[in-house]
Amino acid sequence: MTEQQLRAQMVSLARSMFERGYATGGAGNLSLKLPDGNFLATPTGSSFGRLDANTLSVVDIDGNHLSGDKPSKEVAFHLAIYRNNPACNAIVHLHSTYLTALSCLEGLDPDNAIRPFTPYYVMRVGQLPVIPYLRPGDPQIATELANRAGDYRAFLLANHGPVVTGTDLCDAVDNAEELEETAKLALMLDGKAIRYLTAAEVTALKGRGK
Ligand SMILES: O=C(CO)COP(=O)(O)O
Ligand SMILES: [Zn+2]
Repeated sequence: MTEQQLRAQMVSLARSMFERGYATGGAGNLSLKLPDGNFLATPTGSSFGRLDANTLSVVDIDGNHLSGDKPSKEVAFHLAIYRNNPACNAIVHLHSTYLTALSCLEGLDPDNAIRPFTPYYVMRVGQLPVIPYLRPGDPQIATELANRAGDYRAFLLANHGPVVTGTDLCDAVDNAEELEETAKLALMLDGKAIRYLTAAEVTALKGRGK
């Protein structure tokens, strides 16, 4: 895809998420790798419902602002993931309701906030490590994500929300939506006797694609 097509794709996927309630107000941010090796990101404070293809931010791998509006305050953690996971070409960060609710619970397993009970969660995300609470924009979030980026496709920022990677922006958005619905189901099922997938069932799903 050309840079113009990628800009249009970011605007339309963001609006779609906004219209379906995955993003509200000015929360969340998106980024993707451009054909020239730089990165397109949502501007800080922007609403997913009102992005403008011509004012999206462009930064290089070192975080230098090259063009467009001032980038997201979280662009450093996006870049930390790209540096450490060559398979990642796009990132979605949301404050979506169910994942954010989950991120506020005490006693989450730091290695995996959602024990698998449906196959698509395993196929698209696999495991959801928890990053300890840091204020939005704290540079330490980038350090924490850099340490785990090579091993996981999504992360849950405690008391904040999800960070989800993809091979392109469509894939990252689909992964984020699957993860949000999985969190919704996990909270709906709280206190009920869930039949979790067995270790063998989880293993059989890994590496089978989507
Ligand atoms: O989600 C956000 C902070 O974590 C939104 O910040 P930005 O508006 O700077 O992208
Ligand atoms: Zn945020």
